Amino acid sequence: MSEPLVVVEGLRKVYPRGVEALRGVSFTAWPGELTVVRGRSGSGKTTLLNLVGGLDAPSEGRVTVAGREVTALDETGLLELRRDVIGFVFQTFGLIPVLSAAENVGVPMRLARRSAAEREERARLLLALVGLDGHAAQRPYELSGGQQQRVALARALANRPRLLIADEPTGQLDSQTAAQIMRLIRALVRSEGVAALVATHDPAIIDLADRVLELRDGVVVETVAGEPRMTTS
Ligand SMILES: Nc1ncnc2c1ncn2[C@@H]1O[C@H](COP(=O)(O)OP(=O)(O)OP(=O)(O)O)[C@@H](O)[C@H]1O
Repeated sequence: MSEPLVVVEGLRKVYPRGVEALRGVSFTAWPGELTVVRGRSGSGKTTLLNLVGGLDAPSEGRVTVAGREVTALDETGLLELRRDVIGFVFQTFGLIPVLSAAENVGVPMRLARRSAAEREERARLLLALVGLDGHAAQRPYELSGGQQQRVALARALANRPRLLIADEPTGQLDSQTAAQIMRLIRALVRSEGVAALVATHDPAIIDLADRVLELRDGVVVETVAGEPRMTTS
């Protein structure tokens, strides 16, 4: 039996002016599984993802990712965690406009000081993996929204993360493209064995989840399993 990749215990976040965004959240997320965090606007989804990813610090509680206690790391430790262990995908894609698709995918590898040859090779492989063969030289503005999010996904996987964190990754896409991106994320979770934590309020996406955390006013009110996993021999 594998170990959980993410362990969240008693997480509480109070913002300045006293907004209590999380009020004691605990859960685990597992390698090779897609965990969806659902809930209405303002329920605390972004806050939770930011705390798991080490982008912000909680008021109370503990987060462990791949055996590292995120909530105890200093700035250097957090930088290493975000560079080596976690891949991030955002609603607004966050690609660099002056760089080609392949160069965007190469950015995290540059930060990890990989050689140019290795970056090019892996960028080509990752772009093929997300269905963008033949688009390596294009700039973000030459690509559709769905294609840009595929580039962002390839970039998130560049340094072989153990955890993929995606905050409303389909929020700017039409429903058909959104479904394609979510199916791609689930396929990548399976093939790469990463754990994924995806925030959304799109009900169509929730069917694809292995686990669903329902957040309501900063607490988890429901954890339901999605459809059973296919096993292949
Ligand atoms: N930097 C901040 N300072 C103060 N309050 C904040 C801050 N960020 C979020 N909040 C508040 O914390 C609560 C949870 O916000 P959060 O963004 O985590 O919710 P969400 O579920 O991601 O919402 P959405 O679906 O709209 O993105 C809200 O009441 C919000 O107003």
